[in-house]
Amino acid sequence: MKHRITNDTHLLDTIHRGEWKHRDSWRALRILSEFVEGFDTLADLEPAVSVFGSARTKPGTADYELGERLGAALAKAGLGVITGGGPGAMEAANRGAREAGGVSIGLGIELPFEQKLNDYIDIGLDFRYFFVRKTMFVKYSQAFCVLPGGYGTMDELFEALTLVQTKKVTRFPVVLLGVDFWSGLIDWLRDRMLHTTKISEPDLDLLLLTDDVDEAVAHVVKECAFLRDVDTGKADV
Ligand SMILES: CC(C)=CCNc1ncnc2c1ncn2[C@@H]1O[C@H](COP(=O)(O)O)[C@@H](O)[C@H]1O
Repeated sequence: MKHRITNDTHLLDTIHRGEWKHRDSWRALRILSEFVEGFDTLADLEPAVSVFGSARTKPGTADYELGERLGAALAKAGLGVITGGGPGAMEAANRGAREAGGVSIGLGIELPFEQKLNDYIDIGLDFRYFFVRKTMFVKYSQAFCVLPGGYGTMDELFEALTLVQTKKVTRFPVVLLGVDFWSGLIDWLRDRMLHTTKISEPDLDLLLLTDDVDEAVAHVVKECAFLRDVDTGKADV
């Protein structure tokens, strides 16, 4: 199958050196405009949670149903649901949120193959650059909920953990949903990373692992309330 060359591909190209000098400075303006569009569209958003998970999760599966329940529970708690706008777990969370009457947001990404935003999105944006889109996920959500997924999901999960660990963002709850799927990773983090002091105990405590959607949402809501108190001067970080 022939794949389209995306803007990210051009930006990250390591071969055609001759083009770097002439094209990349202009590309910077396009990147800037993408930031501006994202900031403009999302600045008025009510508190929201980003939900990540596999693009390959199929409707009707337990993981898809978990995503739908999560999206619905977040919406019922008054939180917007932000996803990558694609299929699978993203669609499930958007669908749950939309059907529960919540605000459903999709931040799509240009990919080498044709793809449109899923059908359950109220506010949709399409990004050309992965890193611009990732800024929006962190900036416009108060927490991350992570459903079973692959490399893309891992990338988003570990970016959030790194930002909290390095105190680039403060107190950003990260919830892993799916005990069976994630427990091998948690064991490895404890037995390898923590045991060999590559991370410390508080780094591991940044994660809540659960199968229980209500527990996940309660955890997120508690943190959002705390952050609101910090914002209004009632609490200190
Ligand atoms: C069927 C297929 C591969 C479609 C790809 N379409 C996608 N559309 C939007 N976001 C995506 C897509 N693939 C990966 N992502 C991003 O990476 C995560 C999923 O990656 P993965 O499937 O776990 O690794 C999502 O949370 C999303 O933000």
